[in-house]
Amino acid sequence: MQQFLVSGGATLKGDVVISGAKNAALPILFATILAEQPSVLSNVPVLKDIDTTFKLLRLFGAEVSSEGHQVIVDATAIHNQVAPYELVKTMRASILALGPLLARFGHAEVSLPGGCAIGARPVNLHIDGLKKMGADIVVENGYIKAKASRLQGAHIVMDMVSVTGTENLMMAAVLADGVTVIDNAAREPEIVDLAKYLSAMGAQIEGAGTDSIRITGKAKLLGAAHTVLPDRIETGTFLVAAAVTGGDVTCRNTDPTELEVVLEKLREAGAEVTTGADWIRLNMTGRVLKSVNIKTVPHPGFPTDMQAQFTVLNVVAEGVGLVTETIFENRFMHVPELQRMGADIQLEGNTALVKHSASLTGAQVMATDLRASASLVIAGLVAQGQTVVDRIYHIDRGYEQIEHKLRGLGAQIERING
Ligand SMILES: CC(=O)N[C@H]1[C@@H](OP(=O)(O)OP(=O)(O)OC[C@H]2O[C@@H](n3ccc(=O)[nH]c3=O)[C@H](O)[C@@H]2O)O[C@H](CO)[C@@H](O)[C@@H]1O
Ligand SMILES: C=C(OP(=O)(O)O)C(=O)O
Repeated sequence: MQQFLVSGGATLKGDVVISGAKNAALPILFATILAEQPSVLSNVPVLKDIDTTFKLLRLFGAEVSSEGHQVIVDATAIHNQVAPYELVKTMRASILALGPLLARFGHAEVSLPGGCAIGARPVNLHIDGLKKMGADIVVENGYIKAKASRLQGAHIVMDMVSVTGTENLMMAAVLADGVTVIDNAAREPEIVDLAKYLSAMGAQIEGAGTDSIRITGKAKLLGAAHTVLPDRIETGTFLVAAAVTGGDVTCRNTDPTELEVVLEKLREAGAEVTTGADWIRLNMTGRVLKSVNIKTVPHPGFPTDMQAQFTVLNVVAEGVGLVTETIFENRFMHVPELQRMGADIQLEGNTALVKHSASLTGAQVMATDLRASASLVIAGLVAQGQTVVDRIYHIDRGYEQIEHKLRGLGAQIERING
């Protein structure tokens, strides 16, 4: 199994080019299912989750070709509407096949994803919303089995804010008969990016990016060209790595308006953060890193996908920081691993009290989920000696060539076979 060997002590400096957003590329790739024409997608990150999505699309019968960051999907010949457990278990976002398959073909079977390292993550809101649109859905043998001759527009009020839940219902509604209104919708930039792609396909969508999205269904959609927006979480991860190493890093090909709350927290932590239209520079030279309190909430609040990285920031920073996780019930698996490296963190319920640790020491640690893995790599960059991060397949799900990008900034990190 592959591992990262990280030697601590380097100060990160230089430029890093940010990839397209995993969490936008995934729903957009599944949305290609909706048209009987090819779509051309640019700035698609090269990631394990994207590979898994290609596998699913090909299994359905779509033609998928990719060259670098450009992907062409032609879903004309889809003949199979079953997403099997073997693939779904490796990527929860496979649930995003449900809405588009059902909307275009009138039936779909998608394996239930099951729980994961950060929480139970049920998909009841996806199912309830589709039922509201007239789908007949049963859960049998671990599969969600859905049927509807033609989905009907409906008024859906989501009990909780769900990102992929909102996306699944949007993708179903664009081919439904009549108007669908999704209230208490998620407002993440990735929702807006999906809406842009669907609109380019001919869909009629108003309000994406607000908590009320109105969709007028169409009989047919066309293929379209779309460029995936930059990855705000990858950007934030590099900025935190720059901050904790006292570095000076510029993220290129990114969008500062997508992560305003994260940039504010970094400024509060003592960093000098400057931005341009498509770049963000964080300069920590000669400045003192101070702890910050964070509480994860749906967008536009502080993102849960940046929580683990900020936990490490607080370990390194002067002072005491409170990290409160309100989105997922179990997203602190990085804490015991960080404690093994000498971090002083007390967990009480959904809050971590993080105290400054004079120094972290390298250790063998285990990645448990995507962002936890990123936090362990960041901790390794500041620890004394060597850190071995195990199970890095988690990190490969969502970070494109992270070791190359970090090495380009001066980090000492190698991929090794453990
Ligand atoms: C591929 C993708 O975009 N993944 C992101 C998406 O995950 P994902 O879309 O799975 O996360 P959700 O927004 O759905 O989850 C938010 C909360 O709602 C709960 N819930 C969700 C659906 C449901 O049917 N029932 C229910 O109870 C979840 O368990 C969780 O507690 O948003 C999360 C929250 O910003 C991010 O951490 C993930 O990176
Ligand atoms: C939790 C994440 O992804 P997923 O929803 O695909 O598990 C993430 O991107 O941090």
